[in-house]
Amino acid sequence: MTSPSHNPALSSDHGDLPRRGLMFIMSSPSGAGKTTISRMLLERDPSIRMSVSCTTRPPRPGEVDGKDYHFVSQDRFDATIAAEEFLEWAHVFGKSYGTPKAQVEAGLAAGQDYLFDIDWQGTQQLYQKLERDVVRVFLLPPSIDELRRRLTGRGTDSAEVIADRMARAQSEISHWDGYDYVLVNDDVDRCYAKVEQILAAERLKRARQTGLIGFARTLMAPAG
Ligand SMILES: Nc1ncnc2c1ncn2[C@@H]1O[C@H](COP(=O)(O)OP(=O)(O)OP(=O)(O)O)[C@@H](O)[C@H]1O
Ligand SMILES: Nc1nc2c(ncn2[C@@H]2O[C@H](COP(=O)(O)O)[C@@H](O)[C@H]2O)c(=O)[nH]1
Repeated sequence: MTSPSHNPALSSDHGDLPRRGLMFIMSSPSGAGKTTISRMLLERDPSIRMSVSCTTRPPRPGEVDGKDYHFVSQDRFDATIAAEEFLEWAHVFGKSYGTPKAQVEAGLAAGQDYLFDIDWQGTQQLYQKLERDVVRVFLLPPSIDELRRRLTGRGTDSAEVIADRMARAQSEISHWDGYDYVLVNDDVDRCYAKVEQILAAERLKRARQTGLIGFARTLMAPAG
Protein backbone atom coordinates (compact mmCIF):
# COMPACT_ATOMS: atom_id res chain seq x y z
CA MET A 1 0.00 0.00 0.00
CA THR A 2 1.21 3.51 -0.77
CA SER A 3 1.85 5.68 2.29
CA PRO A 4 0.24 9.14 2.48
CA SER A 5 3.69 10.75 2.14
CA HIS A 6 4.59 8.70 -0.94
CA ASN A 7 5.96 10.65 -3.89
CA PRO A 8 5.35 8.78 -7.19
CA ALA A 9 8.85 9.81 -8.38
CA LEU A 10 10.28 7.33 -5.85
CA SER A 11 10.60 3.77 -7.13
CA SER A 12 9.55 2.23 -3.80
CA ASP A 13 8.10 2.98 -0.38
CA HIS A 14 11.62 2.63 1.05
CA GLY A 15 12.70 5.93 -0.46
CA ASP A 16 14.78 4.33 -3.22
CA LEU A 17 15.23 6.31 -6.41
CA PRO A 18 15.72 4.58 -9.75
CA ARG A 19 19.46 4.10 -10.25
CA ARG A 20 22.01 2.66 -12.66
CA GLY A 21 23.60 -0.66 -11.69
CA LEU A 22 27.24 -0.90 -10.66
CA MET A 23 30.12 -3.23 -11.43
CA PHE A 24 31.58 -4.47 -8.16
CA ILE A 25 35.03 -5.89 -8.89
CA MET A 26 36.98 -8.06 -6.46
CA SER A 27 40.61 -8.91 -7.17
CA SER A 28 43.37 -10.44 -5.07
CA PRO A 29 46.30 -12.77 -5.35
CA SER A 30 45.06 -16.33 -5.87
CA GLY A 31 43.87 -17.83 -2.58
CA ALA A 32 43.26 -14.58 -0.65
CA GLY A 33 39.51 -15.22 -0.55
CA LYS A 34 37.65 -13.57 -3.46
CA THR A 35 35.52 -16.62 -4.20
CA THR A 36 34.65 -17.09 -0.52
CA ILE A 37 33.52 -13.48 -0.06
CA SER A 38 31.75 -13.47 -3.45
CA ARG A 39 29.70 -16.56 -2.53
CA MET A 40 28.64 -14.95 0.76
CA LEU A 41 27.58 -11.81 -1.06
CA LEU A 42 25.57 -13.70 -3.68
CA GLU A 43 23.82 -15.76 -1.00
CA ARG A 44 22.93 -12.77 1.16
CA ASP A 45 22.27 -9.99 -1.33
CA PRO A 46 19.60 -10.77 -3.93
CA SER A 47 20.26 -7.47 -5.72
CA ILE A 48 23.68 -8.44 -7.07
CA ARG A 49 24.36 -11.00 -9.78
CA MET A 50 27.62 -12.73 -10.67
CA SER A 51 29.23 -11.93 -13.99
CA VAL A 52 30.15 -15.47 -15.09
CA SER A 53 33.47 -15.46 -16.95
CA CYS A 54 34.68 -17.72 -19.73
CA THR A 55 37.90 -19.62 -19.11
CA THR A 56 40.06 -22.16 -20.90
CA ARG A 57 41.22 -23.73 -17.61
CA PRO A 58 39.66 -27.07 -16.61
CA PRO A 59 36.94 -27.11 -13.91
CA ARG A 60 38.01 -27.75 -10.31
CA PRO A 61 36.18 -30.43 -8.35
CA GLY A 62 32.71 -29.09 -7.53
CA GLU A 63 32.75 -26.28 -10.08
CA VAL A 64 29.68 -26.12 -12.29
CA ASP A 65 29.76 -25.06 -15.95
CA GLY A 66 27.65 -21.93 -16.47
CA LYS A 67 27.63 -21.11 -12.75
CA ASP A 68 31.28 -20.81 -11.69
CA TYR A 69 32.61 -20.31 -15.22
CA HIS A 70 31.76 -21.04 -18.81
CA PHE A 71 34.48 -23.63 -19.47
CA VAL A 72 35.41 -23.27 -23.14
CA SER A 73 38.07 -24.42 -25.59
CA GLN A 74 40.84 -22.05 -26.70
CA ASP A 75 39.28 -22.00 -30.22
CA ARG A 76 35.93 -20.93 -28.82
CA PHE A 77 37.63 -18.30 -26.63
CA ASP A 78 39.56 -16.91 -29.62
CA ALA A 79 36.38 -16.78 -31.71
CA THR A 80 34.67 -14.79 -28.94
CA ILE A 81 37.56 -12.29 -28.94
CA ALA A 82 37.31 -12.00 -32.73
CA ALA A 83 33.57 -11.35 -32.51
CA GLU A 84 34.26 -8.60 -29.92
CA GLU A 85 31.92 -10.30 -27.47
CA PHE A 86 34.15 -9.81 -24.40
CA LEU A 87 34.02 -6.67 -22.26
CA GLU A 88 37.58 -7.55 -21.21
CA TRP A 89 39.86 -10.55 -21.37
CA ALA A 90 43.34 -11.52 -20.21
CA HIS A 91 45.85 -14.35 -19.91
CA VAL A 92 46.17 -15.38 -16.27
CA PHE A 93 48.36 -18.25 -15.01
CA GLY A 94 48.83 -19.49 -18.59
CA LYS A 95 45.08 -19.72 -19.33
CA SER A 96 42.59 -17.33 -20.94
CA TYR A 97 39.82 -15.62 -18.97
CA GLY A 98 37.20 -13.15 -20.23
CA THR A 99 33.99 -11.35 -19.27
CA PRO A 100 31.12 -11.83 -21.77
CA LYS A 101 29.50 -8.55 -22.79
CA ALA A 102 25.98 -9.73 -23.43
CA GLN A 103 24.11 -9.55 -20.14
CA VAL A 104 26.10 -6.87 -18.35
CA GLU A 105 25.56 -3.86 -20.60
CA ALA A 106 21.77 -4.16 -20.73
CA GLY A 107 21.56 -5.08 -17.05
CA LEU A 108 23.44 -2.00 -15.83
CA ALA A 109 21.05 0.34 -17.59
CA ALA A 110 18.15 -1.49 -15.94
CA GLY A 111 19.65 -1.02 -12.46
CA GLN A 112 21.18 -4.49 -12.05
CA ASP A 113 24.43 -4.74 -10.02
CA TYR A 114 27.12 -7.22 -11.08
CA LEU A 115 29.93 -8.86 -9.16
CA PHE A 116 33.23 -9.55 -10.95
CA ASP A 117 35.96 -11.90 -9.71
CA ILE A 118 38.66 -10.82 -12.15
CA ASP A 119 42.36 -9.93 -12.11
CA TRP A 120 44.07 -6.52 -12.28
CA GLN A 121 44.36 -6.61 -16.09
CA GLY A 122 40.61 -7.08 -16.49
CA THR A 123 39.97 -4.42 -13.84
CA GLN A 124 42.03 -1.88 -15.79
CA GLN A 125 40.14 -2.68 -19.00
CA LEU A 126 36.72 -2.34 -17.36
CA TYR A 127 37.80 0.90 -15.70
CA GLN A 128 38.95 2.32 -19.05
CA LYS A 129 35.62 1.41 -20.68
CA LEU A 130 33.09 2.03 -17.92
CA GLU A 131 34.86 4.10 -15.26
CA ARG A 132 31.72 5.54 -13.70
CA ASP A 133 30.11 2.13 -13.20
CA VAL A 134 33.11 0.44 -11.65
CA VAL A 135 33.86 -0.11 -7.94
CA ARG A 136 37.27 -1.74 -7.44
CA VAL A 137 38.05 -3.76 -4.30
CA PHE A 138 41.36 -5.53 -3.67
CA LEU A 139 41.74 -8.23 -1.00
CA LEU A 140 45.09 -8.82 0.67
CA PRO A 141 45.98 -11.91 2.69
CA PRO A 142 47.16 -11.27 6.25
CA SER A 143 50.57 -12.79 5.35
CA ILE A 144 52.30 -14.72 2.57
CA ASP A 145 52.50 -17.82 4.78
CA GLU A 146 48.76 -17.67 5.35
CA LEU A 147 48.20 -17.31 1.59
CA ARG A 148 50.17 -20.53 1.03
CA ARG A 149 48.19 -22.27 3.78
CA ARG A 150 44.91 -21.21 2.13
CA LEU A 151 45.92 -22.39 -1.34
CA THR A 152 47.14 -25.71 0.07
CA GLY A 153 44.18 -26.10 2.46
CA ARG A 154 41.67 -25.50 -0.37
CA GLY A 155 42.80 -28.86 -1.73
CA THR A 156 41.75 -28.13 -5.31
CA ASP A 157 45.09 -27.57 -7.07
CA SER A 158 48.21 -29.61 -7.71
CA ALA A 159 51.49 -28.73 -5.98
CA GLU A 160 52.70 -27.37 -9.33
CA VAL A 161 49.70 -25.05 -9.75
CA ILE A 162 50.06 -23.84 -6.14
CA ALA A 163 53.78 -23.15 -6.63
CA ASP A 164 53.00 -21.16 -9.79
CA ARG A 165 50.32 -19.10 -8.05
CA MET A 166 52.58 -18.44 -5.05
CA ALA A 167 55.39 -17.37 -7.39
CA ARG A 168 53.05 -14.81 -8.93
CA ALA A 169 51.43 -13.61 -5.69
CA GLN A 170 53.80 -10.73 -5.05
CA SER A 171 53.49 -9.40 -8.57
CA GLU A 172 49.66 -9.57 -8.22
CA ILE A 173 49.85 -7.76 -4.88
CA SER A 174 51.88 -4.96 -6.49
CA HIS A 175 48.65 -3.80 -8.19
CA TRP A 176 46.89 -2.96 -4.92
CA ASP A 177 47.10 0.77 -5.60
CA GLY A 178 44.95 0.51 -8.74
CA TYR A 179 41.87 -0.10 -6.56
CA ASP A 180 39.36 2.14 -4.76
CA TYR A 181 39.28 -0.02 -1.62
CA VAL A 182 41.89 -2.39 -0.19
CA LEU A 183 40.87 -4.85 2.55
CA VAL A 184 42.93 -7.35 4.52
CA ASN A 185 40.99 -10.61 4.53
CA ASP A 186 42.06 -11.83 7.96
CA ASP A 187 38.70 -12.86 9.38
CA VAL A 188 36.05 -13.76 6.76
CA ASP A 189 33.09 -12.27 8.61
CA ARG A 190 34.90 -9.00 9.34
CA CYS A 191 36.03 -8.72 5.74
CA TYR A 192 32.54 -9.51 4.46
CA ALA A 193 31.03 -6.82 6.70
CA LYS A 194 33.37 -4.25 5.14
CA VAL A 195 32.46 -5.37 1.64
CA GLU A 196 28.80 -4.97 2.52
CA GLN A 197 29.43 -1.42 3.79
CA ILE A 198 31.29 -0.44 0.63
CA LEU A 199 28.50 -1.79 -1.56
CA ALA A 200 25.82 0.01 0.44
CA ALA A 201 27.64 3.36 0.21
CA GLU A 202 28.44 2.97 -3.49
CA ARG A 203 24.80 2.24 -4.29
CA LEU A 204 23.88 5.59 -2.75
CA LYS A 205 26.32 7.67 -4.82
CA ARG A 206 24.62 10.62 -6.42
CA ALA A 207 25.90 9.87 -9.92
CA ARG A 208 24.25 6.42 -9.91
CA GLN A 209 20.83 7.78 -8.90
CA THR A 210 19.33 8.37 -12.29
CA GLY A 211 16.00 9.29 -10.74
CA LEU A 212 17.46 12.11 -8.69
CA ILE A 213 17.00 14.99 -11.15
CA GLY A 214 13.31 14.24 -11.66
CA PHE A 215 12.74 13.71 -7.96
CA ALA A 216 14.47 16.97 -6.99
CA ARG A 217 12.36 18.76 -9.60
CA THR A 218 9.16 17.52 -7.99
CA LEU A 219 10.37 18.96 -4.67
CA MET A 220 11.35 22.30 -6.19
CA ALA A 221 8.15 22.74 -8.21
CA PRO A 222 5.88 25.51 -6.94
CA ALA A 223 3.33 24.08 -4.53
CA GLY A 224 -0.05 23.72 -6.24
N1 LIG B 1 39.60 -15.09 6.04
C1 LIG B 1 39.89 -16.38 5.80
N2 LIG B 1 40.45 -17.12 6.78
C2 LIG B 1 40.77 -18.43 6.56
N3 LIG B 1 40.58 -19.07 5.39
C3 LIG B 1 40.04 -18.37 4.38
C4 LIG B 1 39.67 -17.00 4.51
N4 LIG B 1 39.15 -16.57 3.34
C5 LIG B 1 39.20 -17.62 2.51
N5 LIG B 1 39.72 -18.70 3.12
C6 LIG B 1 39.97 -20.04 2.55
O1 LIG B 1 41.10 -19.90 1.67
C7 LIG B 1 40.96 -20.73 0.53
C8 LIG B 1 41.08 -19.84 -0.74
O2 LIG B 1 39.95 -18.99 -0.78
P1 LIG B 1 39.23 -18.63 -2.18
O3 LIG B 1 39.06 -19.85 -3.00
O4 LIG B 1 38.04 -17.85 -1.80
O5 LIG B 1 40.37 -17.68 -2.82
P2 LIG B 1 40.38 -16.91 -4.22
O6 LIG B 1 40.98 -15.59 -3.96
O7 LIG B 1 39.04 -16.94 -4.83
O8 LIG B 1 41.39 -17.80 -5.08
P3 LIG B 1 41.49 -17.97 -6.69
O9 LIG B 1 41.88 -16.66 -7.26
O10 LIG B 1 42.55 -19.00 -6.85
O11 LIG B 1 40.16 -18.44 -7.19
C9 LIG B 1 39.61 -21.42 0.65
O12 LIG B 1 39.82 -22.73 1.16
C10 LIG B 1 38.84 -20.56 1.65
O13 LIG B 1 37.91 -21.33 2.41
N1 LIG C 1 40.78 -10.59 -16.44
C1 LIG C 1 40.03 -11.60 -15.98
N2 LIG C 1 40.45 -12.34 -14.92
C2 LIG C 1 39.63 -13.30 -14.48
C3 LIG C 1 38.39 -13.58 -15.07
N3 LIG C 1 37.82 -14.62 -14.41
C4 LIG C 1 38.66 -14.95 -13.42
N4 LIG C 1 39.76 -14.17 -13.46
C5 LIG C 1 40.93 -14.21 -12.56
O1 LIG C 1 41.76 -15.30 -12.91
C6 LIG C 1 42.51 -15.69 -11.75
C7 LIG C 1 42.48 -17.19 -11.59
O2 LIG C 1 41.16 -17.61 -11.34
P1 LIG C 1 40.89 -19.14 -10.94
O3 LIG C 1 39.39 -19.26 -10.83
O4 LIG C 1 41.49 -19.98 -12.02
O5 LIG C 1 41.58 -19.36 -9.61
C8 LIG C 1 41.89 -14.96 -10.55
O6 LIG C 1 42.73 -13.85 -10.25
C9 LIG C 1 40.59 -14.46 -11.11
O7 LIG C 1 40.16 -13.26 -10.47
C10 LIG C 1 37.98 -12.78 -16.19
O8 LIG C 1 36.89 -12.93 -16.78
N5 LIG C 1 38.82 -11.81 -16.60
